[in-house]
Amino acid sequence: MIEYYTAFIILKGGRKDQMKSMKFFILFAVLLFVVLSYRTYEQYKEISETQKLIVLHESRSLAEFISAFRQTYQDIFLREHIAITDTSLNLLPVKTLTEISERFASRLKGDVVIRTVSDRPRNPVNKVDRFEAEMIGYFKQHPEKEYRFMEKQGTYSYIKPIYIEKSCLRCHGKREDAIPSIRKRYDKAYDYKLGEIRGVMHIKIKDRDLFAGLYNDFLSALLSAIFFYLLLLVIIYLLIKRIRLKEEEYLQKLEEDIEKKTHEINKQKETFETLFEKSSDGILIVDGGKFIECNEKMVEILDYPSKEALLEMQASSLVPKFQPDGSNSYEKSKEMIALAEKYKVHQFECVYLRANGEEFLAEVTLTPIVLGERNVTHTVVRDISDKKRAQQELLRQKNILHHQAHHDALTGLPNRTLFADRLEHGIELAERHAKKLALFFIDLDNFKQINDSLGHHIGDRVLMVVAERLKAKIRKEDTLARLGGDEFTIIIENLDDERQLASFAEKIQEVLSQPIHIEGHTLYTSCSIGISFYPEDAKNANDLVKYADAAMYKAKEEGRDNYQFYSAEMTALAFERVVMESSLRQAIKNEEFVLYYQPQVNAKSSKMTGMEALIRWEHPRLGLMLPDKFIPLAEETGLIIGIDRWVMRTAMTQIKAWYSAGLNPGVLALNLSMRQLMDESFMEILHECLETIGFEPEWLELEVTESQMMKKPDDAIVRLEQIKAMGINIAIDDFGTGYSSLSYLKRLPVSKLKIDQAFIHGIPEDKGSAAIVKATIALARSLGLKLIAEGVENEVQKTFLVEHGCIIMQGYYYGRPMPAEQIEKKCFDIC
Ligand SMILES: Nc1nc2c(ncn2[C@@H]2O[C@@H]3COP(=O)(O)O[C@H]4[C@@H](O)[C@H](n5cnc6c(=O)[nH]c(N)nc65)O[C@@H]4COP(=O)(O)O[C@H]3[C@H]2O)c(=O)[nH]1
Repeated sequence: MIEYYTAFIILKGGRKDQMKSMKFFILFAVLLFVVLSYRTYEQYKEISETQKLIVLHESRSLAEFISAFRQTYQDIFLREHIAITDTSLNLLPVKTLTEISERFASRLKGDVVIRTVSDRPRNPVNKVDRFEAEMIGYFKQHPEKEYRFMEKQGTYSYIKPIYIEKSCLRCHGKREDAIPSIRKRYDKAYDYKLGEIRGVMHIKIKDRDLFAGLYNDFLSALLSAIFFYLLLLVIIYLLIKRIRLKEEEYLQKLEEDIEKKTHEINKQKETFETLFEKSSDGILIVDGGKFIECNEKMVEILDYPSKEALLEMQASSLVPKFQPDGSNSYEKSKEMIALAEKYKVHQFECVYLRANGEEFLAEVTLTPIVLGERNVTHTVVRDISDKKRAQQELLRQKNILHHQAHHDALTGLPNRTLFADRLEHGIELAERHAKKLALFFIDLDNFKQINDSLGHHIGDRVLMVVAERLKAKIRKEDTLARLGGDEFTIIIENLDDERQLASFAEKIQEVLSQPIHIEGHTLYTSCSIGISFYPEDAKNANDLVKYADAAMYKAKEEGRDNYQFYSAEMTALAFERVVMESSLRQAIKNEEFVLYYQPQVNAKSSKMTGMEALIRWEHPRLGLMLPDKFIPLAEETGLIIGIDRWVMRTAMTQIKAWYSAGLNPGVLALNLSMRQLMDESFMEILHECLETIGFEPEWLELEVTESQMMKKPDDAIVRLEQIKAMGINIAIDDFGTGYSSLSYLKRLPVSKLKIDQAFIHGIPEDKGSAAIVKATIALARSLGLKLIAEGVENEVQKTFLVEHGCIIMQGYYYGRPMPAEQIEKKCFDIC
């Protein structure tokens, strides 16, 4: 900027200098002209004077010569007494001189004229002219003057008076005294007195040739002076022009630079103005509490009708009297300005007021600046109320997310992650303060059944009730968490007396055994509790959890609805479960499973109508294992899908083999887990098995347990419809144990009900069982479904069933589950 102003000043100065130098040049030229003119004039005057002197000198010499010549001749005439005759008359000095003068004048072409004249001439030729007459008058008045020398129109006149001398009187005195020949001849020009003016000698010189040399020199000097003058002027002019040209170039460049700079500055100014006006923040320039400038955004933020209206306001009207922290706004602003002055800039948050009195939170940046020569405060105001709201919302969302990440969505209790944290923290505290800590592992005993039979939404409600009841029982400092499913934990910190724990466990059992009323259902639950201690049982969280879990399993094994404190032996039990899971995985790979078949018989004809395939595990160490030992674990871990696929393929291959061998094994009943049924690839595999094995669909009957089916009845119906459409029969296993509603039963695409063996065992003595069996038979009839009873062990049961209309049976009475060769031997022949 400084450079720009310097250039601007130089340009202005340059332009002035150019004008100055031009003026100077003209002045110089005029001055030189005046000097030279004066000098020429002086020279001319000098020459004129010289010329005048020469002419005077020459004229005087000539006049003196002529005077002497005349005197001499005159004296000769007088001395020799030469009479004036016609002949001698021509020798008279006056006459002779007149003639000589004429001839002389004619020779010099009239440039030098010598006249000897009188106002009373005897010869009219010598008559004075007007000028000469004036001269005679002059000399008469000025007798002291010897001559007069004058210049008129380039002609010099030298006039010398001729006085009457003594000798002159002989001819011009008294006539009677005059020489007789004169007297005789002339009758005028007498009576002159001695010293009287007889006439004048007038020498006129007008021939300039005499001074040509002088004038030529003058002229050539004048011409060369003019020439040098002009040359000097031209040189000076060229020099000035050259300097001016350079200057002009320089100034032109300077002008261009200035123009460019001006353009840039204007652009910058425009940019800054735009930045200022269009800034996304409000800007206010404050000079000692007075607003001197603001931008559009400021007007918009504060909601004033115009800039002018805002600028008229007092600083105090833009803020409430007090800030939210209770500080006085005026005091605060003073403090903030002081800080801005100290640190050059200061940013802070402040509540502002809009024109309508609405308060908003602003982020304010104060910067002391110098504007012109004034110290002002540049104030940037950013409305951060939205930002603050968004931040708070974000914080709220974050808190929600944090809460969600650490809490169980259903019950709002801490989840597994938060539980782990709290447990770690609790152990740390217990260690630091030498306190004890107890961990309760609570699992509902019959939750799976409720969930499976009444659906998830009821199950969820049960869990919520359980959570509430547990919450009501714990202290503030204890942590109740839900780890998933029906597993709850309680961390009890600051434990003083372990004996209290038993009563606490009992209280939990009691509260959870209270009936739960949901949607018209009255549900009864119980729980199994495992308890472990810090530091006696374990000193780290992992072990503490593992041991409480093991104790809980022990409680389950002990017949459920009880609590167990951890003991070292329990670890082995838990270990067994882990080992079991891993060996189950190995079993699929190692083909350790075998299939047993149990006949299904028509009690009236005693003929085998089909058989149920039942899996056995030939454990390499533990020997033959029944499905109850591993099927729940397989279902829990999802391994059941692989197992059931193996069973399906193996059994179908066997049955097909029998059919192919010309035997009649009847219908193959296969247990189908819900997980397998709902598996995406199940239908594909089923098709593939039927096709590759060449198995007829009507040879197959799939058994789905009632409780499993009721977990997702709608989904199950869709899938079972597809199966039924293939021509495959579907039977409901364990019928009577679940909570099947009749409406669902009607919609299920099943063709057979299998009465659960629990009811068969009690007949005919157990009235309840007998009533259920009879009701189930009646229900099957009314729905047009086939029936089969399982677990028939004796004749009485068989007779009861036959009497009431259930003809098809399965049970030890007809045969236990047996390997394929055995059933082939025994039953194919018998039945
Ligand atoms: N006390 C008594 N029991 C009798 C009598 N008649 C049959 N049983 C037993 O009752 C169970 C009948 O099978 P289930 O109800 O489908 O119940 C089965 C079935 O739900 C499941 N299971 C067996 N094999 C498979 C399989 O391959 N896949 C699936 N998903 N589950 C299977 O394991 C359960 C138990 O099977 P198992 O131990 O073989 O036990 C069989 C069978 O041995 C009797 O007269 N008295």
